[in-house]
Amino acid sequence: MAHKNTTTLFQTLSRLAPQLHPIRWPLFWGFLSALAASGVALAVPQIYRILVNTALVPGNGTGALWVGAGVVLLLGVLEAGLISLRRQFVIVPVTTVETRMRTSFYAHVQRLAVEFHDRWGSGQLLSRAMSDLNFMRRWMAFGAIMLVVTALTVVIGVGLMFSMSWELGLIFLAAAAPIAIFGFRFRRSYGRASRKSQDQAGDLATTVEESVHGIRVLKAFGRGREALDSFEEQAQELQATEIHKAKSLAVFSLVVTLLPELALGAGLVVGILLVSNGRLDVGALVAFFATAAVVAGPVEAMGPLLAMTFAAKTALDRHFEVIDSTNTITDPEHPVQLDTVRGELEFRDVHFRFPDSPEGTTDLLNGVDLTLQAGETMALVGITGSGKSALLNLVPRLYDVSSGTISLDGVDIRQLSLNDLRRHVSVAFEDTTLFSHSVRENVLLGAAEQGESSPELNEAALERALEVAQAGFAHTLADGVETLIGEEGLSLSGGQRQRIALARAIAARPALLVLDDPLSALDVNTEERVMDRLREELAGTTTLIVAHRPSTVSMADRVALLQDGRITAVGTHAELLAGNEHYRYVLASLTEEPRDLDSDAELSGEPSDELGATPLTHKDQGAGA
Ligand SMILES: Nc1ncnc2c1ncn2[C@@H]1O[C@H](COP(=O)(O)OP(=O)(O)OP(=O)(O)O)[C@@H](O)[C@H]1O
Repeated sequence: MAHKNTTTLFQTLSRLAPQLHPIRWPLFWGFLSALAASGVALAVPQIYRILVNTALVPGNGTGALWVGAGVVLLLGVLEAGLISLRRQFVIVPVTTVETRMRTSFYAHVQRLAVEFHDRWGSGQLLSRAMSDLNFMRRWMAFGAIMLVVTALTVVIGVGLMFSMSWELGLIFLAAAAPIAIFGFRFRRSYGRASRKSQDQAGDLATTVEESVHGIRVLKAFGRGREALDSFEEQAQELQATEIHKAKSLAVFSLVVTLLPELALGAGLVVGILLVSNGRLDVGALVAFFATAAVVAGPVEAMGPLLAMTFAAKTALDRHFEVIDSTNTITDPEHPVQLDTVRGELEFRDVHFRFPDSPEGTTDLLNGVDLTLQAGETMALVGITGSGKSALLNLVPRLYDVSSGTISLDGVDIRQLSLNDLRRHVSVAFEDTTLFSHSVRENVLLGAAEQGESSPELNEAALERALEVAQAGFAHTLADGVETLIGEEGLSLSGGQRQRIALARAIAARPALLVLDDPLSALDVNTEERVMDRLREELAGTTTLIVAHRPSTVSMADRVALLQDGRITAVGTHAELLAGNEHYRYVLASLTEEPRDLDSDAELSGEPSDELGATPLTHKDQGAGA
């Protein structure tokens, strides 16, 4: 995912200020320690100067020599202590900032609408949450401080060199001009390359994530070789970018190392001439070169430190691209509170198109009018691709209508807080995501929102939900409802997964249940039992269910037919069957065959064959499911 970012280095880095404000003092002390360490390093040559000028004078004893050597040793120990102190000061504060930024990044990503997640690869988000912030921490703890300290060391060091001999100082400074010009060009090319490599690393992470999720499909279709080839290609592109980065850094480092060395060579010749002319004392010459040796380290470090800073800018740009993404689905300013929800749901002139739909195409939902009475079970039927799932997604506001209104008990759902709305509406999708938790935790995921914290209430909610969803098989798993399922746990069959997801929706005790063909993997008998129990237990719950099988449709109180973006007929199954040709056509195209017959064995207490099966995991779309 390539983004064009036009902010300057300063603009981007200054956005860190609010994060750094609370840790400004530890950072300041860290900076001061590093600066003091550099100061100490620069002081050592001055001792040399005194030592040379006193110890070499005939007649002076060796006392001054020993004192000087002792002072140099002490300064060495002090410098090491100060360097370690810098780390002590900054490590905890910067890791705290990193954790805080990562947590707010995660929270923001959680809040962002499904529409955002449709556009962003998971690897891009993963790399921004992990490696970019990790890089930021290293830059804050080391790069930023050392860049300033290094620059100051160079300035002070060059000043000292000038104070010892302006002629030699000028020679050294002459080398700085090409470095500055080269540094400017390096900044631009390296900045571009580091952006490219960080984006490519994100894309690579997406590829790994997708192939791990889709490993069964890849294996089943024998596409492992192709997947590897395409991964290799992406990895090689990243490698090429990294090589380009390393090469441009190497050239820059060569220039910043070579030019000062050349200047030192020239300075040596001029310095000896100056000493022989009596315009410079030997001590000053020794001190000049010792200072130049101290300054050479920071000058050489400038390249990697600048590179680190540009890469940190890129990391921050990438971070803020996500943080700056606005949430299109938000709470109203003054939410309406529904104390008791009857569950009457009304769609009025609802239009909807996906945000990324091409211009000029007609709306997917093109004026939907539909009313569900409180407590009613309504089946939604239409040909494949007619927009049934899209319509369902509008109810918990996973997407917002493009125009028109959806109201719950007469209140526009956009007037309700998202929390309230999603508490009243539970969703179960055909493609179910179970989390790497126990059955209990997966089922009670929605119940937690209801504030059911007492263990007894939770236990009752769990048992009821499992029973209604005909998911009693959970008790026969190795550790019963404590068995770990989901991506890192036991793999369940498609039908088992669907029933756990349905139990999750039921446990939330919603006023409105939105089911997107969640029984497709069940055999007809189990489906009938689930529907019967749903009717009994959730008598007061309004249910909107997308059905792909005539058996499901026939169990609904009424059926709505979605055709060309509108509801063209509403009635009982029998009424529509008798009087609507399109309905008969749609029904004829629906399959009566269950896709996963795994329930009868469970009912007889036999372990299911599919228990060991390893179905694909799917990307869930959100609330409640
Ligand atoms: N995130 C999306 N962005 C853009 N278009 C989408 C998106 N999701 C679905 N679509 C398109 O919208 C149309 C309706 O999809 P939807 O899933 O609502 O149909 P459906 O009636 O539920 O189909 P099915 O019965 O096959 O499940 C399809 O053409 C689909 O390609």
